[in-house]
Amino acid sequence: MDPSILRELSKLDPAVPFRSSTDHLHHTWAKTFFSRPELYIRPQTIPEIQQLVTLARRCRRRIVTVGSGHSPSDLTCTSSWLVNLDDFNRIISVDPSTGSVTVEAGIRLHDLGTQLEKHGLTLENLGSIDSQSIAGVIATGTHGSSLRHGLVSECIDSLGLVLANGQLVRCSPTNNPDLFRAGLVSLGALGIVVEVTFKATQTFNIAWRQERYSLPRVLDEWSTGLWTSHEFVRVWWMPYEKAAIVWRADKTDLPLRPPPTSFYGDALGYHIYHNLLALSSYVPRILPWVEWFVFGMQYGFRAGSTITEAVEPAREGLLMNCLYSQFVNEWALPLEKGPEAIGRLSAWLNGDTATARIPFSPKGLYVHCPVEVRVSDTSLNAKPRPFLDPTCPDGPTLYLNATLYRPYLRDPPCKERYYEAFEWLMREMGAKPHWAKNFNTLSPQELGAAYGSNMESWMKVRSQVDVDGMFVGEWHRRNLPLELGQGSETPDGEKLPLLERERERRKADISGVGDGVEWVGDRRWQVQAQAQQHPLAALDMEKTVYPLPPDHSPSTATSEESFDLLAKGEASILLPDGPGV
Ligand SMILES: Cc1cc2nc3c(=O)[nH]c(=O)nc-3n(C[C@H](O)[C@H](O)[C@H](O)COP(=O)(O)OP(=O)(O)OC[C@H]3O[C@@H](n4cnc5c(N)ncnc54)[C@H](O)[C@@H]3O)c2cc1C
Ligand SMILES: O=C1O[C@H](CO)C(O)=C1O
Repeated sequence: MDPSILRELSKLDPAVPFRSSTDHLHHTWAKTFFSRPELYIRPQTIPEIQQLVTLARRCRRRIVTVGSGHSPSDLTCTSSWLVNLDDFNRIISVDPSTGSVTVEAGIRLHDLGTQLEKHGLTLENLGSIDSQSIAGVIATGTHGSSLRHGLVSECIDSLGLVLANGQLVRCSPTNNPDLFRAGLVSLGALGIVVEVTFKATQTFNIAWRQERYSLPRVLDEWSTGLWTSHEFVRVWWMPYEKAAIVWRADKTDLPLRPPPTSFYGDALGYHIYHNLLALSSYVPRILPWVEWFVFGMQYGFRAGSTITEAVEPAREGLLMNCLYSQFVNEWALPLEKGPEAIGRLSAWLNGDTATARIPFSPKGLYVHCPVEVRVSDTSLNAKPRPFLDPTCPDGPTLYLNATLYRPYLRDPPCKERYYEAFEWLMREMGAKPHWAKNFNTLSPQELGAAYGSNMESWMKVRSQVDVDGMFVGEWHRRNLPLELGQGSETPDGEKLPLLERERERRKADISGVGDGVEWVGDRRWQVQAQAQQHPLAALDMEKTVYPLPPDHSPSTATSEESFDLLAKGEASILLPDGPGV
């Protein structure tokens, strides 16, 4: 470990462990991105989390908090400090009579589900998987598919965050409401979320049924019951077959009935499909045939030919088999625009450019299926919305998710053109990208404009709670209209001196990772350490002004008070260093 870190650590409370390692190789679930953090830190208590933030502040390091690494983009990549709360994952309290549950923020949804079940409780809505941490699910606006539910985070009642000044702040719709709205989709950029209180619901089973529809039938029924006939509905669209699998579920009292085995749910089908996808990277024109064969084997070759049904506990039945490493590019748009969006994309993929009106050539391009078609309705929720909620505030939302598998971790050749065209269409339709996924063509200014005053409010809270940019990196710089500044506040003239820039991304030199990319940050603290020899470096780490109520020492200030002062712009005293000094 860098001796300067050890030196600063020695000034902190020796009774508080600093659980870090130096040889961690981070990667996303899909093994699309890799990075080698300087330190990988797994705290177990709030004092440990506060101490590591204090240490990072003194050592001028950026912090990234990672959950289960299921966000497909480079959002969680860093060469600085990577904090993981897998060991900070207990249930703090459960009230079965009200369903109110408070947990440590590192808990994974799967463990949460198992533990809640003992109290007769469950989450009322889930996405396709339950491997994520609860903090990660909240941070990117994870959703399932139901017009009777909004984002999975809709059930959140309050959050506790450790901010860049080391303080624990709690927020809810009534306590620091702006911090709450910013924290509901935080993109990891506000601080470390340590505590989550949410409303669970009584455990329930679902009866689900899936069947093959023709695409014209899906579009015909779009506004007449497709999405409203059942509580949970999702559609997998097969573009070349011009067909879709419609999956629907409702709560039920029927006895449990496990799903039948499926073609690619079994080892043989799984490997056949994987190898066909691999072959298609060399011979892309087989993809329409692969779609016909694999989805025919899986779901039946004709509309209505095979209907699959099961009754399962919701926390299992709502999930699905996500198969292989993949790119996913998903956008949220008003539900009523679905038929036009799907119609035009379908036309483009099938070579009808006049109907598609998409200014990219589809010639020779073949893509994977499915395009996932899902819905939510966040307009039904009376609670404050996340500032960065991509869904429609005044009606139902459609999500279109263009999936591209990476057989044997190799990128498919169609990716660039498909996603360019898909994103072009999504932008033309006024859609907003899912924060966690692989979007590429929006500038920070465009994203800022799409969110308008909500982006401004989020940015305002962010800059108040993290003055130096301890929690932001290149992903945020690339996508958000951050106040970067051109001034002379720091030796290198930026307002966010801890923001981690990308130095390079290169083919990961790690065996067996296919086309995985290694993300390398700028390790700017090394540059800054040199700059400290320079007179301009006088404005070093102690320059940062953090708000504390005048009558409080840092250890006794309540977080709510300090955040309120900060929000009112009344607080401006130097923060003496954290605990143990
Ligand atoms: C196979 C698969 C299926 C998926 N299915 C769905 C789906 O159905 N619906 C959907 O909407 N999305 C889906 N996703 C996306 C996934 O739900 C999100 O990417 C989610 O954010 C992942 O959670 P995580 O714990 O892995 O967080 P990470 O990916 O590790 O982190 C995500 C963000 O959360 C921040 N973060 C994590 N923990 C904390 C913390 N304690 N404090 C502050 N910030 C924190 C990180 O800094 C980062 O900005 C899927 C992804 C995969 C790979
Ligand atoms: O990101 C996602 O991956 C799966 C699809 O395999 C899913 O539903 C997402 O959302």
